[in-house]
Amino acid sequence: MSSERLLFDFVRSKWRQFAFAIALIATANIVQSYYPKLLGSFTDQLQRAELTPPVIVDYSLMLLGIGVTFALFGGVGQYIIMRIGRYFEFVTRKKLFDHFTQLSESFYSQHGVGKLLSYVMNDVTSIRESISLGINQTTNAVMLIAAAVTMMAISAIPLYLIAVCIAPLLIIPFVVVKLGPVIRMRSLSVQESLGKMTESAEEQFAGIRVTKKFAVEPIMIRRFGESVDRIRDNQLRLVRVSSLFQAIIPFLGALSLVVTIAYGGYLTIENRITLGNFVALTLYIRMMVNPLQQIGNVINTVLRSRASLERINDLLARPADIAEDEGAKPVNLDRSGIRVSGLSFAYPDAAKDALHGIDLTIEPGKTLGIIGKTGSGKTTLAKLLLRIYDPPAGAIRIGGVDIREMTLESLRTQIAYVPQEGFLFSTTIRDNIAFYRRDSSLGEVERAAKQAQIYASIIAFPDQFETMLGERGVTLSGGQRQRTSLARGLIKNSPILILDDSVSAVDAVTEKAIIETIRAERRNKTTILIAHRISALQHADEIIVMDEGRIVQRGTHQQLLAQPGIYAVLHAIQEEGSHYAEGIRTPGSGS
Ligand SMILES: Nc1ncnc2c1ncn2[C@@H]1O[C@H](COP(=O)(O)OP(=O)(O)OP(=O)(O)O)[C@@H](O)[C@H]1O
Repeated sequence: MSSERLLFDFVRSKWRQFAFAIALIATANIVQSYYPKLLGSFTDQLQRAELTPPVIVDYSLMLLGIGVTFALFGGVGQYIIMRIGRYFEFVTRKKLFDHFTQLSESFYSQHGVGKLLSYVMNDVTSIRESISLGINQTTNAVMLIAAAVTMMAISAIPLYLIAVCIAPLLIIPFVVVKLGPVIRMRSLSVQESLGKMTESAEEQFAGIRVTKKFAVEPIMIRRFGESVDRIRDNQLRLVRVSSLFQAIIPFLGALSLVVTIAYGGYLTIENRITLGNFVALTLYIRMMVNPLQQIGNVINTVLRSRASLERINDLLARPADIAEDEGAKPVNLDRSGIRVSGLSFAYPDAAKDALHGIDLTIEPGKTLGIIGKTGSGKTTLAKLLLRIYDPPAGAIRIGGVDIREMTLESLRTQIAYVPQEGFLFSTTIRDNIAFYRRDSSLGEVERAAKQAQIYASIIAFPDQFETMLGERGVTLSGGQRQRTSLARGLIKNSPILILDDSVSAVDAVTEKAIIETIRAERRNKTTILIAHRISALQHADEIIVMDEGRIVQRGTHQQLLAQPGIYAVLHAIQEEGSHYAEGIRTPGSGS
């Protein structure tokens, strides 16, 4: 995709408004260019003693007319362009956000939040500025210069005089060509260092609790300071070259004025041009300095924003990692079994496979337990079932259909996945639980909360289900957060439920109550329980034990206990722990 694509499409969609605004600004500047000519004629009439009160009134009214037209046309034109610029900002941010929602987990693990925020904020603003400022000032400048040159030519100012006076201004394009690319490169470094700083700030805020607990504030301050220093250095490098650029242009303007006064003044003394034409010429040259400086500004802004435009275009051109097949169909997963055959999978850029040759069948309505050491591939298997990453074709079938042939929406809306640390939004508890089904009644939300054993905690808050969470509200404990996220999964009541270590932060008694409720409620629905504690999955119809991406044992709880292997060892360790815990509880029971 060419780097101008985004801008080109936008300008094309708004070309009528752009054309109207440009016509207004152009007219304003053509009218404005009459004023030196008018002052020139006024000077000539003054010199010839032809001025009478009515003539002076006429001149005043004409100057007033020029001023009013310039203000009105120019003002409305600029307003329209500014408005379109803001609209571009809105549309592009929305487009970016829509695109972000289609990108996969692997994209987010490569790009930090700070970098993405920098795309949405700094880059979009920089392009918007180049649209608004660029069009306004370019039209102003080009029209004013063209009109001024034309007016000088028709005012009988000799062409050779105009050429000599304008000559210093013609050096400007060379300055731009020389310094422009340097400005662009340095601006890119500033944008990148800004992105890194936002990323670092985001990480520091997210980890502020850990930082405080470990009392490592000085290390964090130093780290953040380094990213701020980098911005300062990059910005100073940019400012040095931009300032040089900004200084050369007015200097060339001033130089042409010196030439005008010297050469024009000499020709006036020699009576080769009239005094009025000398006044008009000086005013025209003076009038052209500002537009030329504006052109410098515009070039600077546009060069800066080109880097942003390239970054945004590259991002928008990035295809969604998980693409839906052309012929993907919506499917109904009610009473559908899951079949995984020969599934091997490696994360992008990973050195080794996370899963090797997984074979598995879950009959409709049955419960599968998955247990295994940390890093053994349990979550990876769940992510592949949800197609967060693409499994090989034919490796995962639900209800006999390859999940790659289903629409992503039908797959993901019919599987409720509850991760170990479900993210809660800064809104009410009710909205958090009803996240997937915004239209759920309070009764349904309460029912899900009861199933997740969080109901009693919620109604103890003064605002109960309307309690605000997060920055603007209460902070829940780890176990409360986990159960609220569990309620969010249970309210979906979907054909397939995956609990990925979703009860790890609750005590054994609550865990037992939750598991019993789920067993009763989901009697005919497929459930996958991933856990580290045997107590959470011992009732499953089948349990698989994973180790280093492979299934190393499978069977019911009783069958697995009867075999030597990881499961029996885990059971022994966990049982010993609970007997020990019971032992310490018994003598002092009551506390
Ligand atoms: N996004 C990722 N990119 C690359 N490798 C990953 C990614 N996520 C997980 N892995 C790797 O894949 C392997 C399996 O990870 P997985 O999260 O599936 O383990 P798990 O059994 O669920 O662990 P836990 O019990 O700690 O949740 C690990 O070696 C892990 O480092």
